[in-house]
Amino acid sequence: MTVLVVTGTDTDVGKTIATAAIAAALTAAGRRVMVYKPTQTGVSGDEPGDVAEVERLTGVLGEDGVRLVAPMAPRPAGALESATLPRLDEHVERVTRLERSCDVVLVEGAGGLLVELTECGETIADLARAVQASVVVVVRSALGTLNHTALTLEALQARGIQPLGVVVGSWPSDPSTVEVSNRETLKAGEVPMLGAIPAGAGQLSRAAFVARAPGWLTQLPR
Ligand SMILES: Nc1ncnc2c1ncn2[C@@H]1O[C@H](COP(=O)(O)OP(=O)(O)OP(=O)(O)O)[C@@H](O)[C@H]1O
Ligand SMILES: C[C@H](N)[C@H](N)CCCCCC(=O)O
Ligand SMILES: [Mg+2]
Repeated sequence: MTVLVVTGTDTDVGKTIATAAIAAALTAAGRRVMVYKPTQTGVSGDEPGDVAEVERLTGVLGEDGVRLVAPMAPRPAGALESATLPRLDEHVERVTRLERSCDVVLVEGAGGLLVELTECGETIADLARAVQASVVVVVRSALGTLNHTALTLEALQARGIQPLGVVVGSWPSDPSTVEVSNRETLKAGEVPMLGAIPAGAGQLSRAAFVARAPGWLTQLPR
């Protein structure tokens, strides 16, 4: 496995924190990791985006494909500032270049699986297929996640992608009965449950984050 795409059931599900946890766990296992964010929206100037957040938490470096100001999906955000989004083959080229200088490239999409990343409407699923990536799906713990998770897994499978596993992006310290049941239900599903990131993990110091992250991801392939 050299490219791992981190997608999710929605925006704000904890993909970035999960990406950081995966980066830390792989680094702890001796792998050299880099991160790529094909389309980073909601940033102006050199404002930190998700790649900077992963670096802050783990020290793992990476790069953005394109940075856009509006905090919205890449195509409308690009249209607002008359920017041309990178083509799919340009993303493939960048991932391939990063792959040459490390062991694993983590690629974090924008929002959920079917958000369009290019002018032609290709998605992170198309990029995953193009670079033969493994795909991790980050999900919420709360009510509604069973449907969102099933839709995302079905959409992956319909595109010929067998997901590597599911990660709960933010697991509360005091989970409700519904959340405990959701986690059990997801665990019993056909796609492996790779782990859960404790709520508040994003506020940890880098030292604490990298020390704890390997313990959150019990089944991550090394
Ligand atoms: N385990 C966690 N611990 C602390 N904060 C978290 C955790 N998971 C998510 N958050 C917070 O929730 C918000 C959304 O998380 P995150 O930025 O990782 O979402 P995302 O899925 O990457 O969204 P996007 O589509 O914008 O990339 C952030 O403010 C983040 O700090
Ligand atoms: C700005 C935000 N945080 C994300 N980076 C972009 C999320 C796009 C979601 C689009 C959608 O599904 O409607
Ligand atoms: Mg993110």
